[in-house]
Amino acid sequence: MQSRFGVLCLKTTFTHMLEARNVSAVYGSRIIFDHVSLRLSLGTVYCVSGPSGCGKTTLGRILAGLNRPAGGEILYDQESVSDTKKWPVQYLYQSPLTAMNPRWQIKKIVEEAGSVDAGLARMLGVETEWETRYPHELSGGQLQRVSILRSLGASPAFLIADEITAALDPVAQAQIWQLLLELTERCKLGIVAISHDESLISRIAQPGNHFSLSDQN
Ligand SMILES: Nc1ncnc2c1ncn2[C@@H]1O[C@H](COP(=O)(O)OP(=O)(O)OP(=O)(O)O)[C@@H](O)[C@H]1O
Repeated sequence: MQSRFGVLCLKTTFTHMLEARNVSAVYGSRIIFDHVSLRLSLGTVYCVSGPSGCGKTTLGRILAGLNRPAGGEILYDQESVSDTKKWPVQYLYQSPLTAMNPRWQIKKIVEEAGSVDAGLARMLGVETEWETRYPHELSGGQLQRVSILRSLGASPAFLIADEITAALDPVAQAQIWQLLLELTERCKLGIVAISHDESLISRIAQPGNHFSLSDQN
């Protein structure tokens, strides 16, 4: 099946919405956050910030279906996605190596989630000659491009970008975010950027789309 991120991805409508409704997170007996609610639209970049340990990654993982919330629910187009097999959100790690099999070549890695669109690979700057390399044979910025390409193979509606450029130099950081902003615009993808970096946040998201998790506690 053709990924919705083909060259013609402008077909996607704007109506889809991801919602966290009264979501809580608990580890053991410790409440990390309680009753967090967010409404997120396609074609928009959102930022989640807040002090270290307030639960940004946990919230991102809950939105992506990697953690279950202790309370509340995640909805997509007003329907609970807790029992849906295909979760409409993909999660990008700060260190892409964390989520890659070190024994797989890049070609196998990018095809893991679904078919790869050649035009999209070109747009993301993922080069054909990387296909036979292993993850440790790419730079941090190159790995992040591969990771984005792989996540799009699953045709997600939203991406959670958890500090994805925090370990990169400013040039690589700017390039990756330029690509993600272009994807947001052209493919109407929704992005939730988790970041401590105020200057990055002000460049990628409108002030109204900036959510501080500490404000909720
Ligand atoms: N699997 C886990 N088991 C127990 N506690 C956890 C687990 N994962 C995270 N925590 C704790 O939950 C709290 C929130 O962690 P989380 O990683 O979501 O915060 P964060 O805001 O993303 O932090 P940072 O900005 O430092 O990355 C922290 O105190 C952390 O130690």
